Amino acid sequence: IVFLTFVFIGANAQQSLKLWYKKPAGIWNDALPVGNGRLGAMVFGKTGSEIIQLNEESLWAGNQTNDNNPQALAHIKEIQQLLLNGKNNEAHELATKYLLATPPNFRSYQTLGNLHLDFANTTDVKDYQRSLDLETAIAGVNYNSNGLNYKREIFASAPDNAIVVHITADKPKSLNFKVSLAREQDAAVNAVSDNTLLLSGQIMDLPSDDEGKGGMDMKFNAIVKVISNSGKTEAANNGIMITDASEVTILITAATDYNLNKLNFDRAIDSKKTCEDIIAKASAYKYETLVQRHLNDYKPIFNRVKLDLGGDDLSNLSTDVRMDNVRKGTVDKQLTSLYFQYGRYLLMGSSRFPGVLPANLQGVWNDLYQAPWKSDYHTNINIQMNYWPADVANLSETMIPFANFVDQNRVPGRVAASETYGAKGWTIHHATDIFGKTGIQSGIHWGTSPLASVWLCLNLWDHYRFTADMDYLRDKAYPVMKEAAEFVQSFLIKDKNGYLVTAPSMSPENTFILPNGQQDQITYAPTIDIELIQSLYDACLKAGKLLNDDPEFLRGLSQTLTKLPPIQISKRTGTIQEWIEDYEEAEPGHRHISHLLGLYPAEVINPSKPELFEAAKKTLERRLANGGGHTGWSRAWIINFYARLLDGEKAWQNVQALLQKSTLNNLLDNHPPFQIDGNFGGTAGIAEMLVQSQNDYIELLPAIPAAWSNGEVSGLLARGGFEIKMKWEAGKLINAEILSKKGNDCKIKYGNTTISLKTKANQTYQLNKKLKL
Ligand SMILES: C[C@@H]1O[C@@H](O)[C@@H](O)[C@H](O)[C@@H]1O
Repeated sequence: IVFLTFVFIGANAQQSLKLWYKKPAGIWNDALPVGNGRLGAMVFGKTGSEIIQLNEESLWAGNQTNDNNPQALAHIKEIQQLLLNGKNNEAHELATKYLLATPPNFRSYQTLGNLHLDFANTTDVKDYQRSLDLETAIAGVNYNSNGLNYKREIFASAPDNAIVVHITADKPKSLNFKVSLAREQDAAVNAVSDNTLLLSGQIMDLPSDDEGKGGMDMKFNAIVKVISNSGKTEAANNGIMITDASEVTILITAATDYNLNKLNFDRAIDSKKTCEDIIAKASAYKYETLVQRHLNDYKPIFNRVKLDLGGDDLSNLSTDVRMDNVRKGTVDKQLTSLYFQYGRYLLMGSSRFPGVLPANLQGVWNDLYQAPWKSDYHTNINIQMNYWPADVANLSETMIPFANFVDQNRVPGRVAASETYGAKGWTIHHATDIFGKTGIQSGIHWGTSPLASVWLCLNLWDHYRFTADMDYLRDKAYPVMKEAAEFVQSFLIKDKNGYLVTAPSMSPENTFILPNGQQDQITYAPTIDIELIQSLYDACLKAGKLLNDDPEFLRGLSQTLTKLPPIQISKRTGTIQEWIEDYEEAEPGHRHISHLLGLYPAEVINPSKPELFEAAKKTLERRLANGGGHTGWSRAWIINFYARLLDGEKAWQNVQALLQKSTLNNLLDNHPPFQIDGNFGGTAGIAEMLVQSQNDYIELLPAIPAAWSNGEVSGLLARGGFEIKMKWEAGKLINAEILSKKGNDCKIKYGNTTISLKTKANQTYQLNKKLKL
């Protein structure tokens, strides 16, 4: 074995990682996102009247309310009994009365507002281009107007916690424009000096609103500071007028009085001061330094992973033209690797320090006051999918806001467990906000997913498996996982066959047809719950053993595992049975494919169980034959399923379908409307085709299609603390190296060859000889 250092020599010259367009964005869905994990901005790239729409991750309407139905405990047993006796509709009716959250809806994540840059007399525009370069995370707008070349650069700086806009023209003293900030509700903007705008606001809790206490909710502020080394800046009508400037830098930041540790707003926090401190620090740097600090922060993280899938360099075509071609059937492999890297870029932009909150349904980007699904945290697939690429795509630090958020939600989750089910531990249902909502929200037919907490724990466990970070496991993940298992242990009831089952529950948002023709969603022991419990308990047993924890408790988990209903194969269709009974499906092409959670992201369905593995294939074929995969996230999930089924051709078909049918021209995922989980699920799916490590071996190139004949990838992570680098030609691996970060032993599989490796920490191992490449 020879020791090596990592060098990535792309088969082709380094491919362009730039999105670009020849026209400004006409609508928000065409604008380009920048984000620093806390602040987000969507750049329209308009010439005369530029719009930069702004977000701050914690700017939410609503407040902290115990939304658990106070009548639940008195009625839960009756509802459970009705379900065990097949009286689903009756149970549903009672559940609507006694289990549905009170209030049943919470409010929305909101836009901060829009920054406007108004350049008078912008006529005769030519040579226009707007772009987003993923290598630098800088958006650009360039054009010529009236013979002058204008250049704008926009980025979200994490180190300086601000959005930075820089404007120049190629003739000194020729910049004349107005800067203004606008928000439609709950705020006022004032020019507090000749170069500074202050937005001050507080969300009104309207009595008519669901959480109507009529109080005053989240306080928030934003500051816009205009810095120009020439010309004049002057306050004018609550805006700033810039005249005769050669170069202008605009710093924008925002803050609220939200405190994650309280899952609530905290009046001890002075959001205006927060903004002032940030702006004071950032304005001490000249623009070039701000850029350098940003690049020094961003590049080392982004550059950890390089992917080259071969294919022609079509970057001379604008991204919207390439997307149109792909929709018409063109194969554009470089666009696929651009899409992969874009997912990484978006996760960095919506889930890392200085942010404290995880990426929501739209990451951090939202231009509305009432967003679709409130741009919230749906916990019955969506937020979990957001974090599927985090570790495999070498962005482990993006998991921190997720882990902290889940940890904090244990507090209200314990209340939900005891007040709704009389159970220990913690739980949460299918959707929450930033104020700790844990009740069954939106409707019994949407929200009756009492094991959403368990699913969240699978992401926490996987983060440990990738990083092999024992401190994180001991202090962060295991306590949360253990308490979720404690909930399950005290929530399970016995059914007529003596099995331990969850009730009430559902296969997320899907409807079955009862033998009497009635339809319903709620039932007991849907297959997803069995797979979730098997996965969590397996994780707790492994973690508990590693941490030498509580053998009594662990024994209880092992016993329960023997009493769960089996995962069944439908006698009607040969597919994995979605429910405890072999019910007909009301919607065979349903977007949720929850009964395959055991295939991905979990691995209780795997090649060592050939019957279930085959049934999983049939399940997907049946879903797709009936129009399945019709939302961006659902299609993204299917890519991961086919990667786990080791079917590279089908996985690739679905990658292309994701781009063709569910991706906007700015490469954001389209549910429709814009929903970011598909971006993250798609990125994770492409990685899953290249390397897998969920079983007790690392598999190289498990599911690549013939179309990816030549390629190269470096920086993908594998469980056990490993980093992989590979090169392949004519579909065959020709070079493979592994960096051991933690010095763990591992098994590596390529094709029919499996090798074992004893490693030392921080050593890289060349595998070509051992794998007989
Ligand atoms: C945010 C929403 O989450 C679940 O309810 C999904 O079923 C929907 O398709 C949507 O993605």
